[in-house]
Amino acid sequence: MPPPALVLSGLAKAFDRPVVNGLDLTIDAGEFYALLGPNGAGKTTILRMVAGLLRPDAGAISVFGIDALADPVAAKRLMAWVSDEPMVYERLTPLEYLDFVAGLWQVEPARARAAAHDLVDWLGLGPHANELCGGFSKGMLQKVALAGALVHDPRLIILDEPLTGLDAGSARQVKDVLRARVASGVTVIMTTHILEVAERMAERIGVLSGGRLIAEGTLAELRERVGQQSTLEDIFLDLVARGNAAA
Ligand SMILES: Nc1ncnc2c1ncn2[C@@H]1O[C@H](COP(=O)(O)OP(=O)(O)OP(=O)(O)O)[C@@H](O)[C@H]1O
Repeated sequence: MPPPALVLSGLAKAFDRPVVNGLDLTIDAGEFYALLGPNGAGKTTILRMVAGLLRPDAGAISVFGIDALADPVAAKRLMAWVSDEPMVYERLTPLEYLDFVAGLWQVEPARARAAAHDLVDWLGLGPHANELCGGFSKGMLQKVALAGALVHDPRLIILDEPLTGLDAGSARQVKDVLRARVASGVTVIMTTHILEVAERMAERIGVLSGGRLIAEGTLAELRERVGQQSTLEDIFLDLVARGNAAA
């Protein structure tokens, strides 16, 4: 049995109050997993800890069997992190940026160039491949940041709100790229406020509230749990309300 892509055990983080509260979560290799939760539920905080950008107060993070807290470099080699605020060098073109990122990851140059061209084409950035990113819209920058995250062929892709702010065509391009990666065995974890995206794309959905996972499963399993409601929005609001009542 290959190890799961991600195992979080007893993960905890407090700022002025506890934000992540003894979270246990396992995501199998090859899954497309969506993390849902109301504003402030701790989604970004969890992803930042997994990506090694924030140190947990307690708990363990295992990425394909590697202890990410003990060996963050080895864990980071296997994953990509795409923030909801894309950071791209404005004075580089998309192809220069991808070349730079591939260099950081020591991707073999010919492979890196081929991957960069593929990504630029798939994400519809072809006509802008040689323009400076400084003049790009937020959606275009999001796509460049996503391409940068994928250029080293990560096995685990972690995305925070990857579709927010994208127009329908761009959202479709990003979804297609992610679907293709999942079809080739890559694991994707993403947060989203767009319930329809979670409903259509994710194999499993985790609902977070108050720093804990209050429900998890396929859409059909979640639906079964709350009764007869039909949309994910109904299910989500019901689960969060129950979570709040229990707390
Ligand atoms: N660096 C920080 N310092 C202090 N408080 C923080 C910090 N980062 C996050 N928080 C707080 O932690 C809580 C959870 O934030 P987080 O961004 O993880 O939530 P989220 O579920 O991603 O929310 P949203 O859906 O609004 O993006 C919030 O109350 C936020 O104010």
